[in-house]
Amino acid sequence: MPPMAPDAPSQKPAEPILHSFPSGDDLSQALADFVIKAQNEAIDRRNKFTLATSGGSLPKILAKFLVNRSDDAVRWDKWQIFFADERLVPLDHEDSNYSLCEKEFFSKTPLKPAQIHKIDEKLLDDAEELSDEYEKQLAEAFAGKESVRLPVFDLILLGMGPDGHTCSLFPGHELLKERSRWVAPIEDSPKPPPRRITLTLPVLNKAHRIAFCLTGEGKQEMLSKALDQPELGLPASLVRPTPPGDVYFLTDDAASKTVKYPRTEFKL
Ligand SMILES: O=C(O)[C@H](O)[C@@H](O)[C@H](O)[C@H](O)COP(=O)(O)O
Repeated sequence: MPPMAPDAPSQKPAEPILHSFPSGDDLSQALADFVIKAQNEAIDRRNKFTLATSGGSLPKILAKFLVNRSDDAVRWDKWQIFFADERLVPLDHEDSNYSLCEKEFFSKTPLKPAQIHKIDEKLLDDAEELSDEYEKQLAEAFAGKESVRLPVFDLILLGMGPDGHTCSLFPGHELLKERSRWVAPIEDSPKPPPRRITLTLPVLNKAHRIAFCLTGEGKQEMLSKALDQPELGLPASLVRPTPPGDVYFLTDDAASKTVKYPRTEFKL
């Protein structure tokens, strides 16, 4: 399956930009600088910063050099945080991405609860209803679905699983074809737990900026496939925003070792 066609057929999807770093700490430092740059561009655009984050190893990588800084580069009061995907479990459950992010990231910042857009726990038994409710939260934050064709996130931070999944979009899954819903349920996730919601490709590919963050040898094979063989149509290969949106892969050298795709020197 070729990468998802961009909104405007004439526009070629953005080619990924690969930055590889010697260590996980170097990646974390660069990610902090990358997020602050995206934040500042967003504040210049509309005086707020809308970010969607994933779970997994990302929150720890994200927090390391973003919290407890000696400068005031992070304008926390401008942040509105959503989840690129979330498991349909209570928010205090160990499988909850909110719970993970709260432990690794949010609890170390002055972010207020109202700035962190959580799923509605009262709807856990109804994945469809819960997806629609989360979509309503997006619509409110992005000035209403009737007037907005798609929410345009300032930054979406994604991980990539060993099978090439990202968010809760899995290889060969029907959800990869979803073109109208902004948020969709999945009840057969190959990665436990099975019940989740996820942002869909149209929303991902509308973002101003997307960054995949991945580390370790365990990602080597899949990262090579995602970047060197986009024709395989892995979910991570289908995240190709419509320009002027752009997509970055921030990795450590352990993960990018066998990738043929050209590296770009990290310069902000
Ligand atoms: O809810 C989830 O499971 C995550 O959002 C998921 O998409 C994650 O980003 C990948 O599985 C990579 O996870 P690691 O970064 O831990 O390898």
